[in-house]
Amino acid sequence: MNVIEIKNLTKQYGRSRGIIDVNLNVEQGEIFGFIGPNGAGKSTTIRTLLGLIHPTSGQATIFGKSCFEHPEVRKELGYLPSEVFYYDSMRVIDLLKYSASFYKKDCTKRIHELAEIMDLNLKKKINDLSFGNKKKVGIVQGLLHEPKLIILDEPTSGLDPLMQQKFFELIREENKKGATVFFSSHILTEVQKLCDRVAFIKEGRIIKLEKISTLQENNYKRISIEVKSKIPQEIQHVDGVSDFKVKGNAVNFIYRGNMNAMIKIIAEMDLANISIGEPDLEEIFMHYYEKEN
Ligand SMILES: Nc1ncnc2c1ncn2[C@@H]1O[C@H](COP(=O)(O)OP(=O)(O)OP(=O)(O)O)[C@@H](O)[C@H]1O
Repeated sequence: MNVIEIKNLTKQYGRSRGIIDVNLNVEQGEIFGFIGPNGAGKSTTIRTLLGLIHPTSGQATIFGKSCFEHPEVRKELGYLPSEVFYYDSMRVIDLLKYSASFYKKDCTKRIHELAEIMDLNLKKKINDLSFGNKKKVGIVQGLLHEPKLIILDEPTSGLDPLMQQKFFELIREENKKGATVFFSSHILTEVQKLCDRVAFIKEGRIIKLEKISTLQENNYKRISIEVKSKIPQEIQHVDGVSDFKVKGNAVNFIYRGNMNAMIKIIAEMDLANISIGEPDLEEIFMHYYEKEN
């Protein structure tokens, strides 16, 4: 079953582009990554999906329902916006209790558990919190009612690495308990760690939608070679070679193709050193983005 369905979704802000013809489905139980550079259209997609802004055309549903027509659907989900704004003079606990009052269950125990995990002082006033601590308030606020769907828009900005780690563990646990997660980010390594599938968005359009495991197993190799004589420049014209960089007697590039063919070419060289490894997702991602240009 699809928890999120987005069909031909377009949002124009006057004359400027928001998103164009976005299509994607998020299946129940998966952690789905939504990746793209600043201004690509991640927040616009999420806000349109949540019914916070009207689409120019197309549809978006959560649990089969449009958030515009069925605002009650929002009670089933936890949303962490990319920027959080609060009434500064409130205490954290009061704000969280107020948020919890929108749901039909007692969330007190979960608020305290989440605050403990995220190392958040519930007694402080929002005013006195740093940017990262305000983000933690947003995280607790988004998760306190144990939602079936968690939508996170750039959730880790402002969190230190230790907190990011704890946050990822928390999201994994929620996912194990059955929550579906939709996670937007411009940081590939975190998407790589957490997500099952990922959609790449660029200039308002989805340019690639793939399983993380496929991206990692797609036979891209990062090859670094050091030779005793001159680097044969013709390698860069071999089919499947990209990101070709020469530095003195060393060269490194990404290769996607028949390994036997490449090894035969390399075997002709007077090697000083060689390494063949997996490129990280960042490199594969850049490859897709460059190809689109
Ligand atoms: N309220 C608005 N009015 C006009 N243009 C907007 C508005 N909100 C977003 N845009 C434009 O829509 C495009 C997509 O923006 P969006 O905020 O969705 O991107 P994003 O991928 O979430 O980026 P970021 O990570 O920087 O928030 C951008 O070109 C942006 O300038």
